[in-house]
Amino acid sequence: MSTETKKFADPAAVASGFAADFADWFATQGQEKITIALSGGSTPKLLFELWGNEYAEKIDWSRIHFFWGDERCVDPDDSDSNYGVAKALFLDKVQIPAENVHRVLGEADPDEERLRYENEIYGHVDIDDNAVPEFDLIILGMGTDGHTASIFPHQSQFLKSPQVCEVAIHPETAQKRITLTGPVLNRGKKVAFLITGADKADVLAQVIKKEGDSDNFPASHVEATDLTFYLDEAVAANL
Ligand SMILES: O=C(O)[C@H](O)[C@@H](O)[C@H](O)[C@H](O)COP(=O)(O)O
Repeated sequence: MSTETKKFADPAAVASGFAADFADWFATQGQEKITIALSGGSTPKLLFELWGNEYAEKIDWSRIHFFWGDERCVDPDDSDSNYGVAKALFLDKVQIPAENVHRVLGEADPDEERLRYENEIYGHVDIDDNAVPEFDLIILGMGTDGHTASIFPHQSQFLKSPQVCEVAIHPETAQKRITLTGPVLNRGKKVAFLITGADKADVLAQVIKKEGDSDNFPASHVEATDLTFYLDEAVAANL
């Protein structure tokens, strides 16, 4: 297992640093079909903008199948939709077949959608000997409370769930979400956290130093074989 921490001056530098590493990594991937799970929230927006502009012609997007590490149970045109953000910022601007975009149907019944999305993942993503999907790349963020994907503190049953995805409930807003589970996050062949902002610095230090337990800080549960933290100086202040 290798865990690397990369520090950049600010959020824009984190996005451009990851985008450059992503392009280098993509160039080494010989397989025709590459599966990627995207994170939501605001942090990846700068990356998506780069993908939709500077990198739009530099990547053969037709070889990539995009999924989401988690999605809010809202309509795709809702401003809260992780798919809606990615669609507006880059998916609509690059040459990628519609069938390569595997969004969570946020408008559907969450329990029915959980099963449908799980089956869609099984239909496209390599699986390991224990039938756990192995995404080629998983991009994650971290909340100020140490959550990742939509696995929130004290919902650690999702860290060890035998299912590929679960229906989670945001502890403050009660918003339902579909989230990949801990075993899937840890089976990612390559996992990258993109985390920025001083308001996450204390929690991030505990996550990286393994000082907090995963029940309090679910992000600390992620121990993939190839794990890289892309951080700005503000969030890395306590490292
Ligand atoms: O759907 C989501 O909200 C995300 O997947 C979530 O895990 C996100 O990565 C963190 O909450 C950080 O969000 P920010 O990037 O907005 O700080």
